Amino acid sequence: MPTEKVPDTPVEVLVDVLTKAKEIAAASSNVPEELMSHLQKAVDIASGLDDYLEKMTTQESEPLAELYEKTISHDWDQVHKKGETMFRLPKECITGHVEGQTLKMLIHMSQAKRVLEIGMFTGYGALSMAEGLPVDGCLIACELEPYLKDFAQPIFAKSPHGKKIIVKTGSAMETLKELAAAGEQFDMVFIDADKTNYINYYNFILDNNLLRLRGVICVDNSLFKAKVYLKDTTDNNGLALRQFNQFVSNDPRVEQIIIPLRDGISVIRRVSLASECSLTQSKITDDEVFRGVSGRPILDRMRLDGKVAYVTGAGQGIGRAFAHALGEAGAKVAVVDLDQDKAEVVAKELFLKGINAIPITADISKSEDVQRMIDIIVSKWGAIHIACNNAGINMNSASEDTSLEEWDQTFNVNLRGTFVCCQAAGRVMLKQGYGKIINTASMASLIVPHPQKQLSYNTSKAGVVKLTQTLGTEWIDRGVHVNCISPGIVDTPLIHSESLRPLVQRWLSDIPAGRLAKVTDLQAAVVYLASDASDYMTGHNLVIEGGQSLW
Ligand SMILES: C[S@@+](CC[C@H](N)C(=O)[O-])C[C@H]1O[C@@H](n2cnc3c(N)ncnc32)[C@H](O)[C@@H]1O
Repeated sequence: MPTEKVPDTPVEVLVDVLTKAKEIAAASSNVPEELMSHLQKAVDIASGLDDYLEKMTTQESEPLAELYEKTISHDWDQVHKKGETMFRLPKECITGHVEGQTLKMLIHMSQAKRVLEIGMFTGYGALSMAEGLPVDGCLIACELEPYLKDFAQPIFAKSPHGKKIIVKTGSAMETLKELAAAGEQFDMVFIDADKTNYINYYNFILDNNLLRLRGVICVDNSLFKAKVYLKDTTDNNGLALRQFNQFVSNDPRVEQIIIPLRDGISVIRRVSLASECSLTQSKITDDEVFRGVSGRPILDRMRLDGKVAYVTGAGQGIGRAFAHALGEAGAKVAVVDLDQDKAEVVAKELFLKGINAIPITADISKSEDVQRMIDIIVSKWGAIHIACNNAGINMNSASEDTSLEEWDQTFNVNLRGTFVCCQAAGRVMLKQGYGKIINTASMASLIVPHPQKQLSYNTSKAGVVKLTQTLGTEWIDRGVHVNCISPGIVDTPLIHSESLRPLVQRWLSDIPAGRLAKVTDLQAAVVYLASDASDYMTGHNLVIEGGQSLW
């Protein structure tokens, strides 16, 4: 005989109470039709909610569905009777589909990388959250019962996300102490174990800095079947959660909301240390170093949200990597290239990553093309904050054989083209009173790379550095910063051409880092120079060459 389902959430309690009220009313002969109809409507609204949420919430993955089935069909009474678990574990403990997906969504939204779960049960919540973590993310799950670790592991092993989960068995408080002693910190903590200990877990986490600044604590069952607000509550768990919610609500270290989903999920955010500081009369220096410039911590100051950027030569190689980096940091990006197809493909790549991007075809050696590029960007986005003048060419010849044609071509793109871009973008930026120009120079501006012979290239890139220094000092007092990046030898398809491939071994012996540069090695530099974090830098040549210019 199926056992009657015990109402587990405020809505289920409501459905239960309304159904009983409806039955009583139906049994009575003098209940007005209208009251019956209202009661029926109330039952329909309340009883339909969870089903609807189930249906509309994104389907769970196969391993999660399997874990759910395995948990629900397991004979937990029998397991306990056989002494395999210390406590009788009700299968209703499981987090389940809607809450699991909610946790996964919160992980995505907070961009958490390290998560702590207190109370794992069979691992449904743990695996849901692990699915939301990046590949190098990690979730530590605390669970009292060793039996549950063995229960969950085979299904974790079937999921590509299972390897992110580390299960620590034993008392959660002991695990918390170990983690604190090891200096561990988490972006998100999910508390879902013994209710009477919630307050102890919470205080321990905050007092021992287990939660990162800007971290979030999520708490399950914070409405505890409505017992937290019903006056006649007498059971220990209901009272413990009532006290817990009140404590958190009064705690100046945090902000809290309670989402009335299932049995209630509290989301608790640690507020900035600055407000704690004013409360404690300590010797803390309350300045920009402590609070961050304009309240923005260093990584925030590297964000480029709302900024408009362009990158020339963005159809491949370094320029493409720059375009991605600037976009990932928050900027809108005009992807400029001589080759229309390449510009379009890279703009599409950015768009697929949620970055606003437009392709522009332009030859920077033609001033009318450069002006058209600037006009398109300004008419579309109203400003230019970041100008990445990256397009360049390289031809090899012994100096005694270098033709004037080669010299002119190289200079027309590398130096004249860069100047034309700087000037056209600079005019917009000077009017705005703000701008970040980043030119791509080269290690060849410092040393003479060998054995290849590339006089025009080396000389033009040395010119780019002087152009950068001159503009950087001329325009800085009007808010326009001009810097350049000098990459070493970058591993691009060009390097693997028949003529250059034999030189790679030779170059490697000249590079202390022991390898060629990857385009991704240059991305942080362009973001830094484009951001407010580099505001005191101008006319600088940022050399990124694995130490090659020092040998
Ligand atoms: C509500 S269930 C957790 C459900 C789980 N979060 C999920 O996603 O399905 C509570 C779990 O906490 C564990 N637990 C209770 N007290 C604990 C303690 N002091 N330390 C560690 N785990 C504990 C129980 O064994 C149980 O598995």
